[in-house]
Amino acid sequence: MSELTSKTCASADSMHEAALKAKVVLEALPYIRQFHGQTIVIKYGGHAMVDETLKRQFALNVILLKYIGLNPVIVHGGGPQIGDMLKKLNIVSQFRDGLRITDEATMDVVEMVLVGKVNKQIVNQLNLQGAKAVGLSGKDGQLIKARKLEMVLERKDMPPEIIDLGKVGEVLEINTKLIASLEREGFIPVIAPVGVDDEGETYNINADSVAGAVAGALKAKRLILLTDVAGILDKDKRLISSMNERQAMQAIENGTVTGGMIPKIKCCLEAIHSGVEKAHILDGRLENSLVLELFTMGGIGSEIVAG
Ligand SMILES: Nc1ncnc2c1ncn2[C@@H]1O[C@H](COP(=O)(O)OP(=O)(O)O)[C@@H](O)[C@H]1O
Ligand SMILES: CC(=O)N[C@@H](CCC(=O)OP(=O)(O)O)C(=O)O
Repeated sequence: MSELTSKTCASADSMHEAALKAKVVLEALPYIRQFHGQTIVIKYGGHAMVDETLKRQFALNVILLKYIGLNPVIVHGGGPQIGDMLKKLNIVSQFRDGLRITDEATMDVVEMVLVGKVNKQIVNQLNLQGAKAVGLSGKDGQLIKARKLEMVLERKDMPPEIIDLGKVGEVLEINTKLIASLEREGFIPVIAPVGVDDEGETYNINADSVAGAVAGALKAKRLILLTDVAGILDKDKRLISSMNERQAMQAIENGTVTGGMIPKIKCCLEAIHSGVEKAHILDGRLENSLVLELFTMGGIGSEIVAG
């Protein structure tokens, strides 16, 4: 009798669990419907590539998006990975306003690590899990046309200072036709943030900027930046779930947001300005963060919306 009771309980438990799972799947239905056929640009930052489990989870999340009818486009970073390689080669690297000062030798290492290593690891991981992923640098099909970035520092009562960052570039144009044709054939484009100009010069571009430019050029439904914090935090370090363009600008102006978060928010704002509906910033170190952000009511990170 007691055995029967415990069996009955076990099966009631598993029924309950199964019912919960079905509920979770069904709750995602309105979001799946909303995003079906839409392009989602995901910036996969170097700090979010923590370990093999997390890398595999990321690939599975992206593949799920593809299978349910979204068009994920990945733009990846790899700042920490570049840093490690430069250290091994005894090349000192310096940053100015979050951008790596890039001389010829550093450019070679940046391209080698981003295109030759990080890009291929992501492509490999996606393909191993059943996707058709294609790795591209900005040189392939002239995907990212770039020019040298002119950093101008305004100074009070003095002429502005021009800062030479070497081979750091900014995006001029994205070859959207190439991305669209890959999408049509069911491929997931995986893009390394290396650009090229008309003379064939190579440029190192911040991956957030490339992701913003790709999202804007594709008029993506969403731009998602995966980083190493929960999202945009207020002065008391509490997560701000949602803010509009005006509030985001204020957060920069009043110093709530500093350091690497400033260019992130700026590229979200530019993307929204170019027609992207919403931009999200979330913690890529959290398992299944992409699915949780896109398919649950409140999401887990911060969103920036027009207005
Ligand atoms: N208000 C803020 N909310 C969240 N992060 C902030 C804020 N202000 C500054 N930051 C910093 O911005 C960092 C994210 O930028 P960055 O290090 O460039 O990320 P990534 O390497 O992923 O591109 C956070 O780790 C945090 O230290
Ligand atoms: C000009 C510039 O700074 N380029 C970056 C490109 C990689 C990047 O942006 O990677 P994360 O997103 O992982 O930081 C760099 O050299 O580190």
